[in-house]
Amino acid sequence: MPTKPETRTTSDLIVDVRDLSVHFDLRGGSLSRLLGRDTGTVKAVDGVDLTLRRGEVVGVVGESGSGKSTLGRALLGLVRATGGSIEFDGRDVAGLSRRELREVRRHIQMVFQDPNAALNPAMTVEQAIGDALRVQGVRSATERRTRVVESLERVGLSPVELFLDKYPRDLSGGQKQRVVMARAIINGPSVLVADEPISMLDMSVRAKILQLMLDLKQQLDLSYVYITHDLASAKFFCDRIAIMYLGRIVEIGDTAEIFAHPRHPYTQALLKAIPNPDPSVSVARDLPRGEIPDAARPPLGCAFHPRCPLATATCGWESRDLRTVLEEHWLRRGADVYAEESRILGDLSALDEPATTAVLGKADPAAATELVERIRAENPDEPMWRGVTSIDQTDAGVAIAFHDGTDPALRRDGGVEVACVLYGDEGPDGAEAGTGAAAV
Ligand SMILES: Nc1ncnc2c1ncn2[C@@H]1O[C@H](COP(=O)(O)OP(=O)(O)OP(=O)(O)O)[C@@H](O)[C@H]1O
Repeated sequence: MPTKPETRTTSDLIVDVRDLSVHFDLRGGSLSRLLGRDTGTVKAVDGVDLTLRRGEVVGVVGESGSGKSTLGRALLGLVRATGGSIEFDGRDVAGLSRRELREVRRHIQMVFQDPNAALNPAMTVEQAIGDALRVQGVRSATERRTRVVESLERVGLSPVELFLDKYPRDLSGGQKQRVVMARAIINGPSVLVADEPISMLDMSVRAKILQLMLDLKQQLDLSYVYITHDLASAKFFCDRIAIMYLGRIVEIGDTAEIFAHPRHPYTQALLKAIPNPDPSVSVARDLPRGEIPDAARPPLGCAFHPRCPLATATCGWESRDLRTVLEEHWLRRGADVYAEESRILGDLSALDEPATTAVLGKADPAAATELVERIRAENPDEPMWRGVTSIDQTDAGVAIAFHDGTDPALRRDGGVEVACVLYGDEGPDGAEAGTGAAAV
């Protein structure tokens, strides 16, 4: 599958994100208490490279908590980057004053998921859309009305007279999202960042709104960053797709290539999770093992390794994975086995501190060593055991040591870039390293 040309030219690129980080410091704040954390840093976006060319639709896809919205908000300067740069049409967004940022926001607009939250219930359609013009300094009420009418016609809300005086409560979900679109395009932007723009709409109107967005793209020469957890809509809508996991892009490339030949095990799992319209075809819907981990305490090595069916010995296995495996073992074996074995291994809370060694069962090291060996023998295919280098009886208990993990960077593999030890020059194929994520 051929990929699009990789050369960056100034005129070609409209958004150029390099090594972007957005870290939230949780120390002591009320949000951290709300989230049950009292210290630490959430790396919501962590070293992301992304480009958007004129006329292109780039999808940012991942589960809840992967950092998609934070990335989108950073593009508009709605959250502050803690590292890296975001260039919009050659200007670094981070270095702009508030006035300059307002000017940039004329050219780059955001469409949010929930049209109810995006529209003020006390404003009519005309007021809501006209307000975006007022903010940009359009003082003439006549000009505002003319442009609001034009904008409503563009988004298919006609005859416009029926809509101008309506309040959000008078409109359907699809109509509300059309009003949001009308407001987003009224100042003639060149980029729209659309954050789950259809996920709160009825199935019947989702395709229509996506089609509207494609029509607007053609008519108004727009480019989109399309943020979604839904690969199926991304397939329909996007030229390229970036798959995000825990603040990082783990795979990026042309949509057709990603669907035809997904490399990263996470991309493969997301693709398997797309519901199949044919009920006779049964596919695994669930992603393997558990939910996306806490971004304030990411797994060692590759962040996806605890859920990865293909994880190798050096993908980052550690103490917390051991705890998960022990708990899964006890869930399978029941309360009596749990009572007996947890007594031998003692308190597991030391395993919560990420480490490549773990010591358990101080009271009876011999019994603890025998028990860990037995648990391993019962389920030898559990991928975590590949990461264990030794299980030794010591005076302090059974000492379990893991390989040091690898945290793979994005590397080119055929038509995509992928961050996984199975690909690129770190992988068994020995393929050549890529030229940098942003050049996809
Ligand atoms: N202001 C904030 N302070 C602290 N942590 C935050 C803040 N905003 C987001 N986060 C955290 O950053 C991580 C990424 O969140 P983000 O909302 O960007 O993910 P997402 O992929 O867009 O998820 P969703 O689809 O649920 O919106 C999460 O762990 C989230 O809890």
